[in-house]
Amino acid sequence: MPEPESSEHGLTLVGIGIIQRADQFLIRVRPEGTVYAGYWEFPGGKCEPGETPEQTTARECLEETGLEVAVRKPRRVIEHVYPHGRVKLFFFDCTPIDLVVEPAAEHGCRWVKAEELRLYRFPEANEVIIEQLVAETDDSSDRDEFD
Ligand SMILES: Nc1nc2c([nH]c(=O)n2[C@@H]2O[C@H](COP(=O)(O)OP(=O)(O)OP(=O)(O)O)[C@@H](O)[C@H]2O)c(=O)[nH]1
Repeated sequence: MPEPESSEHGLTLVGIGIIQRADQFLIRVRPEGTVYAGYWEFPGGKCEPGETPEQTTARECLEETGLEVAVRKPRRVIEHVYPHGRVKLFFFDCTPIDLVVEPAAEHGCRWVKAEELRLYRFPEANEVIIEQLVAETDDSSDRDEFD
């Protein structure tokens, strides 16, 4: 299958990493001067020409958190229309290569549990992903009760 171009018919392609360590996920606050400044997000960004969404995800996670990640598996693709444009968001489940290294303070990152994600303000396209992460956590704690 041909790789997607970095922009398809006015659609901006974005690679996003859902970085999980134990039962926590890494989120960061969007910096001043960007769209949705002050909102929280999963690390990621726009695909550069010739780059696959997986490659974008690994590159952006490193740039935005300082962590090298393994991009493990595609989770979901969501298309969304924002006032600033149409985006196609490729979400990937990722894990840090080094489980001990912490993001530097200047990256504005935080590790949070799935249910805590609901307490943060994310761009609206993230809602379905957050509910999926919460549901998966609930499922696994249900299972634990019967183990
Ligand atoms: N990184 C990231 N972007 C998201 C998320 N959810 C979501 O809707 N987006 C949208 O995806 C797009 C990503 O653009 P970006 O501005 O972060 O990309 P970038 O880092 O390459 O920005 P740049 O233009 O400064 O180089 C934005 O429209 C943003 O609103 C998310 O969880 N993480």
